[in-house]
Amino acid sequence: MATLVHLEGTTLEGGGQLLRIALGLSSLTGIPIRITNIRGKRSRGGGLKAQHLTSVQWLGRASNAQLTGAELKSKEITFTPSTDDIFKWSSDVQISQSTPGSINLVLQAILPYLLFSGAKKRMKLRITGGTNVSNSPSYDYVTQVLLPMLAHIGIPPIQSDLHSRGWSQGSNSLGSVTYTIKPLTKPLPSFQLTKRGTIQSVQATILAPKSYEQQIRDELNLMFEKREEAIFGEREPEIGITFEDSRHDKRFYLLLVATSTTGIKLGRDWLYDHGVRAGKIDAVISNLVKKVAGDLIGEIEHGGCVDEYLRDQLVVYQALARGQSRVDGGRSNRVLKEPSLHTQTAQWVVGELIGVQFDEEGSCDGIGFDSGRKIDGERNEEEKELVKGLEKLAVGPPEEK
Ligand SMILES: Nc1ncnc2c1ncn2[C@@H]1O[C@H](COP(=O)(O)OP(=O)(O)OP(=O)(O)O)[C@@H](O)[C@H]1O
Repeated sequence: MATLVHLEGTTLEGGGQLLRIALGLSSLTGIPIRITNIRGKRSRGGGLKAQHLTSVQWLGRASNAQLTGAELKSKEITFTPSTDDIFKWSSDVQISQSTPGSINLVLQAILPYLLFSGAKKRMKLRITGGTNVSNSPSYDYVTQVLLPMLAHIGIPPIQSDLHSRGWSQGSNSLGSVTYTIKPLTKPLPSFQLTKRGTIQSVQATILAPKSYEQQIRDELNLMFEKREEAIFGEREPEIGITFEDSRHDKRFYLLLVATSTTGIKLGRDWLYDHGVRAGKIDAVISNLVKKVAGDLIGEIEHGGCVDEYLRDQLVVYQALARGQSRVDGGRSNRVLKEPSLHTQTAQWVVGELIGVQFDEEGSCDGIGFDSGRKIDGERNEEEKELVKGLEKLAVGPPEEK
């Protein structure tokens, strides 16, 4: 059996993302893990919140793992997946949360498993919880940035269906989304996100109380006029704006997604998460538009192929792909942009678990994960090289008909 890998939960970002990536890799590879001081850098003592526990439990069941410490607020877990061949999850999946915990953080935790575990059939994954939750990928970001970019790197296109929205703002409300996922039938080929091109269009998505629709549209149009050159350079601007009634006077959300001539998507958003005081609404709307536009322009100006959030979310796919993949994170003052703490944490976790190392240019040599085989955590350097060589020659399972 592979040697247990200990991950200290206060490392780098020290939040829930470390746990999600580690669980996904552990359940795929069979490498047992122990995580101590879970979310140790978070306030209120850290530990597992409902959203994290949901992922632990689901992945535990899927990979037939032995679990200790899988309870709310737990600060330490051990997760020992079955040493038999990977269980090929093939039925539809329903995950219900009773609070608006982020649907897309649950997706983040289990998607690598669903894609790479060798299941043969297309499956529907329905999750209830929050679609628009602070500090997590919104439904809108996932459908407009993450999923198109996953398709761009070679993941079979994932379809999304929004049944209802769930918010962390305003009165509690549970939402529900179905993702239709076609698992990989052979290792993911390496990918290069290195050609950014110029920005050809920007799509704005506004979720706000209906009575503010016109005001936000006007503010956005003004911003596009003022910042046209910073966004589009010499190109003729292509701008789309959609509006949806958020049905609560505490729910203001804006997402801007820029699409480049090479199909790269960069997104920035903001869910306004303070109370809106009477008489302050004009300032809230103006700040919302200014902040998101400023953030998007920052992403455009660095010249890279991923926004800050996508960069950390692609790390696990780079590590599992076969061979050298590179994701250009852009430059700041001509110097390579330092990866965010979330990205550094993701890179650290894949290094600890499956030995994949990233260089400062955002390249790594992925293991070419093939569901038919598990990785032995005890391999020494020489054996790892041998395995890499074999993986380059390996032929994946036959294509699904
Ligand atoms: N506005 C956003 N758009 C897209 N993705 C986001 C956004 N904000 C955060 N994320 C992503 O959500 C993840 C958050 O990870 P993090 O560990 O902070 O979350 P968490 O599980 O809620 O844990 P914690 O409560 O410990 O912070 C990261 O992958 C980050 O890139």
